[in-house]
Amino acid sequence: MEHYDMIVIGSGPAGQKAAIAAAKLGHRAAVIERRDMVGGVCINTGTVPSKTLREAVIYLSGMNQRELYGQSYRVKEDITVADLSARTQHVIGREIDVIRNQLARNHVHLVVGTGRFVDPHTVEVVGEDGVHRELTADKIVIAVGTRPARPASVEFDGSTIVDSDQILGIEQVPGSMVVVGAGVIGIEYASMFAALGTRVTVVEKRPTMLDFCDKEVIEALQYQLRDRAVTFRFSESVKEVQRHPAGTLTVLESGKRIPADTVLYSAGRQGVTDRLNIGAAGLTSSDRGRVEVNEHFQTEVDHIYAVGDVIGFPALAATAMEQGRRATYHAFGEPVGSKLGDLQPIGIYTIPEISYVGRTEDQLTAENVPFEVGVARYRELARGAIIGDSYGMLKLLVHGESRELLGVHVFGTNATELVHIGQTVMGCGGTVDYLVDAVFNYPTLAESYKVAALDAVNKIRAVAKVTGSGEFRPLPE
Ligand SMILES: Cc1cc2nc3c(=O)[nH]c(=O)nc-3n(C[C@H](O)[C@H](O)[C@H](O)COP(=O)(O)OP(=O)(O)OC[C@H]3O[C@@H](n4cnc5c(N)ncnc54)[C@H](O)[C@@H]3O)c2cc1C
Ligand SMILES: NC(=O)c1ccc[n+]([C@@H]2O[C@H](COP(=O)([O-])OP(=O)(O)OC[C@H]3O[C@@H](n4cnc5c(N)ncnc54)[C@H](O)[C@@H]3O)[C@@H](O)[C@H]2O)c1
Repeated sequence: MEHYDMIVIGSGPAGQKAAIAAAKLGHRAAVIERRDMVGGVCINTGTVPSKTLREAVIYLSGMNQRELYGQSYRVKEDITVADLSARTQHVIGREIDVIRNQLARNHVHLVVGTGRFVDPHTVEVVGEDGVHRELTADKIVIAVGTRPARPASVEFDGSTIVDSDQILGIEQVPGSMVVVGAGVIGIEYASMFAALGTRVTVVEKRPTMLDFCDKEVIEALQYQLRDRAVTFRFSESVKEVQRHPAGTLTVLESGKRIPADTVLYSAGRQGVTDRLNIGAAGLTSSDRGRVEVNEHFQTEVDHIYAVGDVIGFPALAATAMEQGRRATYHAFGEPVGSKLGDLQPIGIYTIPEISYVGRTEDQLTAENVPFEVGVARYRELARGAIIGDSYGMLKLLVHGESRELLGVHVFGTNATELVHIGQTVMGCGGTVDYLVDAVFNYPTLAESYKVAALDAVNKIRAVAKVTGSGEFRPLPE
């Protein structure tokens, strides 16, 4: 029996950071993971392969250059799956190597196999060779992540009817595709295939999509996708997905039948707690396989923590990493600083991409917070014209009285990078005046912050001018 200060089950972003944090605090840590999954869903089937594919789609389709060189511009005419996946295995391999090296140099033991609880302090690991070994620990972190939900009414075959793990292995770029579920995964893939010229139909049971984002941004995304021949079927539920010799048929509850070469079923994910035997640890999981935790990521059994996708929203890699670090610090009594608050950015890698931090207009309105909106359009920035992005925009939500930044919403080129400027200002308690007074490099997209800040301040000033309040500062002549 081997004893550790901490055992982590799962080597995705959450598990890695939990284990390395333990090692950095001087504790003996082990990570349990299956041989072919080092790095988790993030590296092997989720974030990294999908974002590598996206880069290939953007480059080979030439779509980002079309405003500059014409709508017929392509880098390659017949794009094959081999072209698209050429870089993927290389990037995955490189990332796995980095993770293995980081664990090794921090003396974190990587124990290969599948873990299951024997009792609250003991985890049995079953290797691929069938060999069992038992590990014990003072602290245990559950970081087992999720897998695609696969209902029995869908005839998955791995080639024409696929989940988001299998989509990476399809043999050709389909002429038509149904995407079931307009969640982040569904819409990211819908936008990639639409960019390749696939006729995509998205079926979503809710009346809208990505409704946690800014409404105007989602409308802009829908406009762009419709322009690329994406059809949306909102408020429609999929009853079954059938496989026929001539293709697939998606049958909706409303009676509609949609034929397509390929179906991507991306209607949610299930926590991987079913084979963990968590009952032996004194724990339970929800019907979606999720484990409940408190603000310190502690389960109802004090020395067992759960982090990452297995605890649910927001289910993002960056958040998972931070949850892992914080869980370990709490477990070993190390101070962690302020609570993991509202300033976690959301990045959605659709084409074009979306990112935001803070609150939305709808949330602020519901909370009766007075705010002004400052907008900058990329088409009015020199950098926007240079790169040929005429649709991009950045929107700042600013408190009408205190002038604090309450939210930053970005749509278009580099949105997922740009958002961090606003996040930093917000995190440091800055106001819109910092952005008004700052000088940004020119020509850049970052300049959009200054343009949007001036727009917001002008609107605040207009209100002050009417009300005659002390906030009124006349514009310079
Ligand atoms: C298609 C797709 C695209 C995505 N894109 C993005 C993105 O662009 N940005 C972003 O931030 N997030 C993205 N995500 C989400 C991101 O991948 C997850 O938030 C992140 O991987 C969660 O990390 P985790 O550590 O909780 O779990 P995971 O990465 O799921 O890792 C869990 C690991 O635990 C292992 N495990 C499970 N059970 C056991 C057991 N009993 N014993 C041993 N090991 C076990 C699994 O093998 C797995 O390797 C995407 C997800 C998908 C599916
Ligand atoms: N860029 C990123 O950060 C990124 C990218 C991909 C995934 N992720 C994460 O992965 C997680 C899982 O994503 P997801 O998109 O699979 O899940 P999801 O649960 O967010 O979306 C599933 C969607 O499918 C719909 N749906 C369910 N059953 C349906 C049916 N029968 N017919 C039609 N529609 C149906 C749901 O209403 C929902 O909108 C998310 O929480 C997300 O945060 C993040």
